[in-house]
Amino acid sequence: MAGEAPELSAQERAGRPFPVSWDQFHRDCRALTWRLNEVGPFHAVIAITRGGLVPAAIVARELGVRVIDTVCIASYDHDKQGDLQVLKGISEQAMKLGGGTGKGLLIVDDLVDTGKTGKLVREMLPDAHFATVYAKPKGRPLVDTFITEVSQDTWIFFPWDTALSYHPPLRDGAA
Ligand SMILES: O=P(O)(O)OC[C@H]1O[C@H](OP(=O)(O)OP(=O)(O)O)[C@H](O)[C@@H]1O
Ligand SMILES: Nc1nc2[nH]cnc2c(=O)[nH]1
Ligand SMILES: [Mg+2]
Repeated sequence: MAGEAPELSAQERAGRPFPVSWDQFHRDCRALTWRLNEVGPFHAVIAITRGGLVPAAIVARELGVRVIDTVCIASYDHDKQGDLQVLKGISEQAMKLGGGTGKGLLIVDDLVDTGKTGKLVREMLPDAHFATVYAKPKGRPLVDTFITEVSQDTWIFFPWDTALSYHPPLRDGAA
């Protein structure tokens, strides 16, 4: 409609950048595993792709879990969230390990933001344990275990999405 402000992307709404290095991410995943070790044991890890693949590998290694399955969900096109699409569901084998309800399974994702992705996977596996490395307030109630909460107006930049680049000095107006 004429005169209407253009819709802001999630990243534009999220004023604060929160860049995470590989080192930091690895440390945070290890810290998450310390907490999960108190809750398990788990029969299998279910990674929510794609972001959940990286923490799932680290957590599964630390917990000694060798069965890893994926649930493939697309929702954000870079920083704009659209309708959730389940591109691949949980395998029959993993479903069986969780007794059909997810009991003894560990769902892993990199973060919860609005909670839409987490809610959808929880509906598939209501008795599973859901862990994320980072959580924003809207999604936080959906998560059983997480490490760091960031404000809703933060955008987390993961190391696999970023590269080192020049940053101008603060006095020249850099944020
Ligand atoms: O709580 P929500 O608002 O649903 O957002 C959280 C989801 O968004 C990101 O995934 P994305 O859809 O960007 O896909 P990707 O993991 O393939 O990058 C992130 O990895 C979570 O899965
Ligand atoms: N990289 C990234 N993806 C997201 N998807 C939803 N919220 C975020 C975020 O803060 N960072
Ligand atoms: Mg994701």
